[in-house]
Order: sequence, then structure tokens, then C-alpha cells
Amino acid sequence: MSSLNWGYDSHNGPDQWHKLYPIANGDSQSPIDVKSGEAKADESLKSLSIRYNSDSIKSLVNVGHSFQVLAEDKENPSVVAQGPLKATYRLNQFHFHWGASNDFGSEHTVDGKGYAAELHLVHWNSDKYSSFAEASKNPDGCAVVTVFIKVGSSHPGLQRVVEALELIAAKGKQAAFTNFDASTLLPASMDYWTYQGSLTHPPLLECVTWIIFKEPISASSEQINLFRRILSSAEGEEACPVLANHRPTQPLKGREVRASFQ
Ligand SMILES: O=C(NCc1ccccc1)Nc1ccc2c(c1)[B-](O)(O)OC2
Ligand SMILES: [Zn+2]
Repeated sequence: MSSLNWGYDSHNGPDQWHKLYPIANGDSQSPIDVKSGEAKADESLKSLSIRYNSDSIKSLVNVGHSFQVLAEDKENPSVVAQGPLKATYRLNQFHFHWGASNDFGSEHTVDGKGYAAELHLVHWNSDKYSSFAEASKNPDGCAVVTVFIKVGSSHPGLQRVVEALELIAAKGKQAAFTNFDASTLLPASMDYWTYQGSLTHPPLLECVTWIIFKEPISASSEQINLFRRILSSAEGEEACPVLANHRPTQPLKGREVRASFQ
């Protein structure tokens, strides 16, 4: 596992990232605050086509600042297309962002309101590129489908994910995780906002078409609490839980946010 030169603490957190990753002060950074009144309702935006199959999901890995659910993106991939996208994008992994308390923890906010957590379903443009890494060097390389998570009733689909986290508590741990239907994590309404932005942690590459569902899903505070048991420390080291891994919102710098709904 790469020993990361960045994190979310005061000494290595978002305010310091620009020293090693100057693009942190770029013109197309994420996350942003979505000002719903200023979003441009765009009838030309098609509905999203999302086809997730449960045999794409293979494993779960602790990457030190978060955990990722990894998808097989070679044959018979899970894909997203249409909507604002001009190509077909393959699911590579999904992961979450959360905070130390349930009052905040999402990365994007809506009219200044944060949610308890945020799901990022990460896809790459397989019409033009041959891997996520190659795609991430291009503005049309990646698409991240984003779902806000509010505290409420327990989420049945999320339960399988949070129960598996005890298998990967320490940094670098990986475990098999199969037969999971990621579409259970999507909200009922397909209304979304979309804008051009970046990865929200180093290398902060400006390669993402963001697709943000307006409707949040609910998860129980117990389920969200299990996110906070992920450790940034390796086995045998003093346990250091990842209590928060969300970047503050970044300046819009003239970018347009479009809405698929009125
Ligand atoms: O950063 C990532 N992988 C490291 C990497 C490897 C190779 C080339 C580039 C990057 N994946 C990543 C993908 C999508 C998003 C994020 C992180 B996010 O910032 O959480 O929001 C959206
Ligand atoms: Zn993310």
C-alpha cells in the first residue's frame, strides 16, 4: 500500500495539499456547494442509463484514508451512459466520504447544507481510454455518480457493505466481496445536477463529470458509525480511526451547474 503523503489531519489535510499538488488551486476543483437556484435547468439533458450487475463487484480494500469496493472493469462491466455523458463509462470502484459527526461529512453541499455522508460511484470512459489511470489524465475521462446519505432508517443494501468493514479494519487490508448489486444504493428519483470538476483528494486531477442525485438515501447512525471504525493505521500499529475524510467545498470559478429537472 502506498504510504500516502497527504491525509485529512491539520498537518497533511486539504489546506496543505496545494504544496505537493498545485492543481488544488485549479479552476475546476471539487467538491462544490450546489446553489439550487442558480443551476440551469437543461431539457437537453437525457435521463441517466445505469446498468450495474452484481457479478462486477469483486472485493473491498482499506486504502488508508477510506475504503473502496472494487469492480471488475474488463468484461461484462457495470456501466453508466447518457445523461450529460457522450460515451459509456465503466464502474471501477465505489467509496464513501464521512465526517466526525452526522451533522456534516458529505463533500458536496446543497445551498450550504451538508449531509452525513456521500457515496461516490467512480466510472471511466472506456470508449476512449483503456484504464481508470489513463482516463484520469483527461477532462472527459471519468464520471462520478454521487448519492447523498442522510441519517434515518437503516439501509438494507448498505448493511452488507458496513458488515464487511471489520474484515478490512487496518490500512492495506483487502477482502473478497462479491455478488453485490450497487444499484440498491441509488435513490428512487433520477433527478440530478451535473458539472465538470476534479477528484476530491490528491492527485486532484480535473477529470470528472460529476452527476449528483438530488434525492438522498437514508442510513442509520449505527451504519454510518461503522465507517468511522476504518483505521488509517496498519495492523500492529496504534489504532487510528478515520473519523473524517471530506474536502471542503471549492470555488466554482465561473463553472455552470446544470439540472436535469425543473
Ligand atoms: O484517486 C483515486 N485513485 C488514485 C489514482 C490512481 C491513479 C490515477 C489517479 C488517481 N480515485 C478516485 C476516483 C474518483 C474520485 C475520487 C478518487 B474522489 O476524489 O474521492 O472523488 C472522486
Ligand atoms: Zn470520493
